[in-house]
Amino acid sequence: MIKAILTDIEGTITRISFVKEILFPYAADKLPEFVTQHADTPEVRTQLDAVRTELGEPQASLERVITSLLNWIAEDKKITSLKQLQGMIWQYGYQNGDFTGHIYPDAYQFLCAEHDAGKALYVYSSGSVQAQQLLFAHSDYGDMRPMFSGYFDTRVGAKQQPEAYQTIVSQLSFAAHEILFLSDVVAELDAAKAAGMQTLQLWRDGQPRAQAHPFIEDFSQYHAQESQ
Ligand SMILES: CSCCC(=O)C(=O)COP(=O)(O)O
Ligand SMILES: [Mg+2]
Repeated sequence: MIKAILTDIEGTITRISFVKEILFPYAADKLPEFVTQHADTPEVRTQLDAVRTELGEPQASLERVITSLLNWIAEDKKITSLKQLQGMIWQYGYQNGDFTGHIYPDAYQFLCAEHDAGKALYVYSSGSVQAQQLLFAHSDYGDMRPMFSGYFDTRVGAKQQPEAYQTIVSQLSFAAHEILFLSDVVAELDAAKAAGMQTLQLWRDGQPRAQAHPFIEDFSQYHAQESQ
C-alpha cells in the first residue's frame, strides 16, 4: 500500500519548457553579475569553491568559473554547485514577479487529492531544495508548500543512483515499498525501483518510454492504472 509519494519536478509535475526556456535562460543571463557581486559571501563562495573542485582546478579564476557554469547550464548538467547557485538566482526572478512556478493542472489536482487522502508528499529534484521551495511558494496555484512534508536534492546523490533513494528512505519513516516515486526519466525510475520503491512514469513531452515501469500520460489516468 502506498503511504508516501516522492515526486520529480521537471517533466513530471512541471512542463520541461518552463525549466529549459524560462528558468535556465534567466539563470544564464543573471549568473555573471550575481556571482561577481556575491563572490565573497559565504554561501556563494562555498559553491564557487565546489565548482573549482569539480573542475579539478583549485586556483581557477572567477572568469573561468563563470564560463564553466554557463557551459553547464547550456549542457543541462545536474552538478550540485550549479544547481545551488541557480536556486539563489531564481529567488530574484520569483520575487520580482518575472515568472511564476509552472505546475500542470492535472498535477496540481493530483497532489491536492493525495494530500487530502493522507499521503505524505515529498520532492526529489536535481533543482536545489531552495529552487524547489521557490517554485512551490510562487506557483501558478499560489503557495503549495504546506502540501509537502520534505524536499531532497542532489546532495543526497544523483537521481540515477539507487544509493540516493536508499538515503531518502533512511530519512523517512516509511519502508521503501510504501513509497511511490514519480518521474519522466527512465534511469531515475530504474534507480528508485532498485532501491525497493514503487515507480510510475509520467510519459509526457515525448520522453522515452520506460518498459519496466507502469506509465500514465497525465494524472487524470492515475486511478485507472492503479486498478490494473
Ligand atoms: C526545482 S525547479 C528547477 C529544476 C531544475 O533545475 C532541474 O534540473 C530539473 O530537474 P528534475 O530532477 O526536477 O527533473
Ligand atoms: Mg524530470
